[in-house]
Amino acid sequence: MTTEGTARIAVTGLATMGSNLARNLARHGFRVAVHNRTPTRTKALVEDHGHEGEFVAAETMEELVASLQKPRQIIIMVKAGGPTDAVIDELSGLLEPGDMVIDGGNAHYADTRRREAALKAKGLLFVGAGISGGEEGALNGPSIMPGGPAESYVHVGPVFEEIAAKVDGQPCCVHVGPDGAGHFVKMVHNGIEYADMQLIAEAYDLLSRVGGHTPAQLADVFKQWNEGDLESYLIEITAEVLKHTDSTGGALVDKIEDAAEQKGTGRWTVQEALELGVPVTGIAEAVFARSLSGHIEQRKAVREALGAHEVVAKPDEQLVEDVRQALYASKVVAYAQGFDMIREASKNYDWNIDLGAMATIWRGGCIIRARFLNRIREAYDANPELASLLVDGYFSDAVKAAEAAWRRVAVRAVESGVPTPGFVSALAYYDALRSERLPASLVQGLRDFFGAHTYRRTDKPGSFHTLWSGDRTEIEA
Ligand SMILES: NC(=O)C1=CN([C@@H]2O[C@H](COP(=O)(O)OP(=O)(O)OC[C@H]3O[C@@H](n4cnc5c(N)ncnc54)[C@H](OP(=O)(O)O)[C@@H]3O)[C@@H](O)[C@H]2O)C=CC1
Ligand SMILES: O=C(CO)[C@H](O)[C@H](O)COP(=O)(O)O
Repeated sequence: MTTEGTARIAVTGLATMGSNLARNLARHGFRVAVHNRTPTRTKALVEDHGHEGEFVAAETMEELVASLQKPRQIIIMVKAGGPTDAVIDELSGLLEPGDMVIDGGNAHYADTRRREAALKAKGLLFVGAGISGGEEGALNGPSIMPGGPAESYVHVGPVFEEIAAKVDGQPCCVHVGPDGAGHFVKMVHNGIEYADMQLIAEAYDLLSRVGGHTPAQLADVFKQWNEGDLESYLIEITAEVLKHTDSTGGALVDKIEDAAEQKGTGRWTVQEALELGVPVTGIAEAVFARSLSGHIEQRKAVREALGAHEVVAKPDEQLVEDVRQALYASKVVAYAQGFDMIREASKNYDWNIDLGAMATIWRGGCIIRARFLNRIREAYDANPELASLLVDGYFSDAVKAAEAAWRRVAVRAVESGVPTPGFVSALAYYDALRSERLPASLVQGLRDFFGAHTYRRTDKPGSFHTLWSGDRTEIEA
């Protein structure tokens, strides 16, 4: 029997994400065509999992395209950047007007905008869809953030909503907005993921080096934290990683090289935040903390020249509770910054992104899924124009309640010589936003002194310049 024109949807790129997404589609009753540049992956998928649903294996892109019902829908799950462009180029020569290409990889949203414009000129629909949840999410229900033209969602939305994670019966998938909106939101999701992981790592570091707790003891602490406000996937898996022992019987975390890698989405988030002028200090500290950790030789050189700070551990129950509160407050700041960034980009590109809906689709399936996303959703649903998440009643009460503990943690970390850039910068952000006056006044004065850049005054309108190298009188600029 011919399989031509029978598959509902296709996936090309069958590594971790693509193969699991294809299985998820098949398990939900969609006849799915599958293809990979190296055909052994395609064969392995069908051999190992063919019984889970209906797969059509394609050896070539031509076969893949021919196997699909029209209008065709093809999901690309390959490495971001050049490989994605190569696959799009190959596909676009084979497709017909009205067909749809969906990039489910971690593409840069600017690439997505460019690709959509190019495919639109050929009469093809292009959807940049952020997909989060890693291997397990792709298989059992990810969080899906599709952008692209609204009409594309009419065709692919029902499929995505079917395979996405569900929370309270709602799918963790919504049309985010046009063109690159979906990939932008996924990028910020990953930026928040970086910040969240950095804060968790700082909590672990403080409690082990200052608090004197073993990884096994900390696994219990994180497990307990996961039963309260901090409940989230990342806290849950922190407990798993901390309790894990390797074949020597020791804690695995003690043996893992302390140099964090990164594929780029966190760095992109910070680069874009700089362009948009949104201070995402938590994400930036997390990206820089990863790069600092990777400078193994430089760290060694400085350690040898200056000596490592001697940290004296002292078990302390108060510290455990203080760190929990500091972690929660810093996490609120990181999410507030991430949502500010989405709001700003939405304005900038006219995307009309619903912030409450973003919190809703992050409640399940994705890496940053967390209990408090319900609160974020409520906050933005009640007031989509919130100046900051920090002004919402629930979150302002929460950070105020944590403030004393947060300061004690910052002091303890600084005194002990344990670096906590995430905690400290989140606290500085909180303090800066609440300050009546900031020292930016002096910065403006200095700029005017050396560059005649002018300043505004608090007591009268207009721009002014002081004749610093003359008689130091003030003139209106
Ligand atoms: N891994 C994860 O947890 C997550 C990944 N993502 C994103 O999803 C996408 C897929 O991720 P993942 O499954 O980890 O796979 P990888 O990012 O490791 O990419 C491997 C896949 O890309 C294909 N590929 C590489 N270069 C080319 C090329 N020039 N032409 C055609 N195919 C090519 C490979 O084919 P071949 O087998 O022939 O080498 C293979 O199928 C990426 O964009 C990633 O950033 C998103 C969320 C989570
Ligand atoms: O998109 C993801 C989860 O949402 C990926 O896991 C992401 O690639 C992880 O990023 P990095 O390797 O930079 O830590």
